[in-house]
Amino acid sequence: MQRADQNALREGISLRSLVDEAGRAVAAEISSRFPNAKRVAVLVGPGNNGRDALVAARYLREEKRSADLFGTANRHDEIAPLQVFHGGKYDLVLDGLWGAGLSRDVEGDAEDVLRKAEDSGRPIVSIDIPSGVDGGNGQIRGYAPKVDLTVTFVRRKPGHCLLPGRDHCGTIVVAPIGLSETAMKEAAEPFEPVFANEPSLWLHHAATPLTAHHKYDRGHAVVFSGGMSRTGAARLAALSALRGGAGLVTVFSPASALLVNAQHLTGIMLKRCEDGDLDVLLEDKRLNAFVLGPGFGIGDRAKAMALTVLKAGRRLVLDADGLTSFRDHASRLFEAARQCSDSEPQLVLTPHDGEFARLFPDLAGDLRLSKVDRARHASRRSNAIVVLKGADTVIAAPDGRAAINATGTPWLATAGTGDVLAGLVAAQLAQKRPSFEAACLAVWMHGKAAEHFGPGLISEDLPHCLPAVHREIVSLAMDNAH
Ligand SMILES: NC(=O)C1=CN([C@@H]2O[C@H](COP(=O)(O)OP(=O)(O)OC[C@H]3O[C@@H](n4cnc5c(N)ncnc54)[C@H](O)[C@@H]3O)[C@@H](O)[C@H]2O)[C@@H](O)CC1
Ligand SMILES: Nc1ncnc2c1ncn2[C@@H]1O[C@H](COP(=O)(O)OP(=O)(O)O)[C@@H](O)[C@H]1O
Ligand SMILES: [K+]
Repeated sequence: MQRADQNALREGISLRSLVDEAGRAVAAEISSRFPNAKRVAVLVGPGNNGRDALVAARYLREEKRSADLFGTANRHDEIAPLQVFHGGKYDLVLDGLWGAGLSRDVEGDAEDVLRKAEDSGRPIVSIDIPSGVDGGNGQIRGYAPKVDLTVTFVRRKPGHCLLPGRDHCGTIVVAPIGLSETAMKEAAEPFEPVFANEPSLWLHHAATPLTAHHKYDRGHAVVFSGGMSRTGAARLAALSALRGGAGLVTVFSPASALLVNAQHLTGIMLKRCEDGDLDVLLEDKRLNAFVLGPGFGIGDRAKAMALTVLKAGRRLVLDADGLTSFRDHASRLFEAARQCSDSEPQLVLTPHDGEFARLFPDLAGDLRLSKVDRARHASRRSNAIVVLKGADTVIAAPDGRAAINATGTPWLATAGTGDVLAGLVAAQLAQKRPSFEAACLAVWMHGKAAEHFGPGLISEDLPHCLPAVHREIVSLAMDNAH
């Protein structure tokens, strides 16, 4: 935001006009979404968040609403002390205490007033971000209310997308506030931009197959199966890869598990792959994206196969046991990823927090780092796309790009959904999408599939919901083209 501010000032747009635009945008959102809120309590902080609040109050009054001001600072005769605020008297509370400038914990009178506002049950609208949520990392500093609407400016901050901050924001509206395209672009693209994982990020890479396309044009994904009693995870990933859009999918199975796999596979092919077979199998250059890890088993075999795939220049999704196998040899994996990556990272790591801590114990233990920072550092170090999973999955690329996902439901917290995600990432890689966009698209689709299914989801349900997600993407692409 400071960058946006500087760019704006360089362009001759004054801070005053930015504040005016910001306050006006907030008032406009209140008018359209809460037409019956006639009596508004406005909480005014000491910095520019409070200035935005004063401007919003002015516009609200022009619409014949009352706006009573409460605040910490003595900047205005009309501002009553926070202590006298009584939530029950108002139809709506506007929170303009702190935004991007939050620098310490919210406590004392400010905490009391925010609690009273929440307890009143009246809608709360926050300017920029709910006071108490750290815009940089989504953490709560002291106390923050859960609000109904957050009106922010120029673009979402990490704190709007990462948990727990995301849960405090309610509906988020992004107002452009009159910054030029250039200033906005520069503001939105500093050296290490963070994006919300939205279709605009990858839609141009999510082309649907044309009728003239051959199945091989859509890539051939391979999933490594575990032994006889551990084959289900690989088949889940394989089905998800096929439903995710790969042209062909093959399960590579140890001889001992061929029969079990064969009994359960129809559209998915099956090949024997013992230790000595992989080099020969890799001579088929059409096999272009691999998944290793789900149900595979931890150990040297997983390491050797992963390194062989990377050395052969193929794209690899390393998940679950595949990640854990490199616990004490992470640098070997990272070096192999460095050697095989040209302009595009060939390796995608899909750890949950536990797996992440095995590969990057120092990053996992560094409490100063946000989830975005952790994923970014890990991505740089590993020369891989890192998909750090959870309810606010972060996707990071070695060049510093990072996206935070918001699709999905808590029903995804069930066994096997990670295997489905691994297959879905491989499907996008097989279709030759750039690695970062491929991972972002897969994570988005995975969450959407869960949303389409709704309550009661188990991992087997997810692949069957993917056609509905494909339809949604086609419709987004068509809207975009018009
Ligand atoms: N930079 C920009 O381009 C724009 C910024 N705007 C607004 O400006 C805001 C940022 O303004 P500021 O940088 O002035 O920051 P804030 O208004 O968020 O707060 C800064 C002040 O609060 C104090 N403070 C921080 N945490 C505190 C705490 N827990 N308890 C007590 N005092 C605390 C600080 O010492 C400082 O005096 C944004 O959130 C947004 O609302 C908008 O006006 C539009 C344009
Ligand atoms: N509460 C939640 N909301 C949204 N997504 C979730 C939630 N909990 C888990 N997920 C997603 O579900 C998947 C779980 O993967 P993982 O932990 O590897 O499980 P498993 O190993 O059982 O397959 C990840 O994609 C994760 O982002
Ligand atoms: K605020």
